[in-house]
Amino acid sequence: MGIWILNGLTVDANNVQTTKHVLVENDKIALVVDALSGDVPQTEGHEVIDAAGKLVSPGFIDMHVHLREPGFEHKENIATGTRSAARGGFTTIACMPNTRPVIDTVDTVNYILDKAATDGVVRVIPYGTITKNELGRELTDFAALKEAGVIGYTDDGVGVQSAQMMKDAMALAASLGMPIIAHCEDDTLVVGAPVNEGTFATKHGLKGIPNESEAIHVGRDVLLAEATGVHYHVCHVSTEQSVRLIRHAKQFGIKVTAEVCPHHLLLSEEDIPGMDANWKMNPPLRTPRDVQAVIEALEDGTIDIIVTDHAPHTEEEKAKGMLLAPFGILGFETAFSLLYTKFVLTGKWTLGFLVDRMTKKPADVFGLPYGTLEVGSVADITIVDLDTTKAVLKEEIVSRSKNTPFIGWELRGWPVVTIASGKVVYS
Ligand SMILES: NC(=O)N[C@@H](CC(=O)O)C(=O)O
Ligand SMILES: [Zn+2]
Repeated sequence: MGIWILNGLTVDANNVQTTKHVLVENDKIALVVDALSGDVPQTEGHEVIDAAGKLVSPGFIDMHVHLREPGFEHKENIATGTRSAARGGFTTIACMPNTRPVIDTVDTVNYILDKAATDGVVRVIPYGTITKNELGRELTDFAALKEAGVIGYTDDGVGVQSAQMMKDAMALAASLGMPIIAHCEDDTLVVGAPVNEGTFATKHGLKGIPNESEAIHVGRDVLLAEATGVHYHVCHVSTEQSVRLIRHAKQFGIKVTAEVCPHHLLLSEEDIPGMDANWKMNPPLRTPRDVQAVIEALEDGTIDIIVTDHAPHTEEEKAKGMLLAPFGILGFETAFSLLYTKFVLTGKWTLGFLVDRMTKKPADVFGLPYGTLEVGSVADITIVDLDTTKAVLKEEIVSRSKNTPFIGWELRGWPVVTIASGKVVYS
């Protein structure tokens, strides 16, 4: 028995919209029929989902997430994190290695993959670290980690401080045909500041994280990427200066790609209501000028893809306040509706653009065979109700943590059915 998804709205990157019937059989997309053709599918013996008026999209892909397992299961685990992802319409997620232990050995990669197979409801692809224990001192065994199934190398959570270490990592990754994914942060410019160096920090007498602490690494690394020929991917771009450097590097044919998070597209330091750690994340919320720069960068292709940086932390941890709480906010369950409401419904972006940056484009950047509704591809499908306006409610959050600044926001564009590898994993 398969699943017929009838009369759904499909959209491509050029925003061409068509109404289609999609048949899922086993874990594959078996048939796609143009509804205008008048061919009425034989649905007998199949489950039927009426998607009339709803968006039928390839399952969303999120290349930057923190699932916290192993080691920080009080914040999230693979069971809760993948269910939270499914609620947000994500069917493929790439998990960051800043767990405990960090993902720096084949054993830990295997642990994640085994756990994902038993506890997870969507596809989990791990990153391995660049350096052992993310300490920046010694490279991990890149070849063995690749063999075990990592999609790239990153010390996300911290920057790789040594240029020589980064260059060695890039050269090794390039020789294996693998990407380096960089959390860009120079520790000599940031000493534990909780927010951006700007108006909020000044008003509250706080130290601030300057834009240069991110951009200096971007500048350094695009030069190293040029020298080594590696595919270099920049995490959570937040500053105008980083955008400038990435744009320039792309003009010179350097193999650089980049990602941006919904919160950096939507919020600036001026929106932070007070000393509430649900507004604390790394990189921090910057100035309206930076927000404008990352929006333009996504629009002109300088920034390639949208990721959430889903970073769960418990309420107790966040209650420690702006100074002491850990950095990070949730991402999965509000990403699409936030961007649909604030960019598509306002006429700034087409629906096709938003969907492309959350599906096909991330698949292309990382060479994954997902993000498409083509016949024969894996049946990862997200059905989205584009009409219902609903508030973000804390009680409805599926993640084990609740740390998001978006509680109470009235949004439209809610995933209502998520199908991963042919199975309904959220409805
Ligand atoms: N982004 C964050 O604020 N926090 C992330 C680390 C990271 O992605 O850099 C985390 O692990 O909590
Ligand atoms: Zn990071």
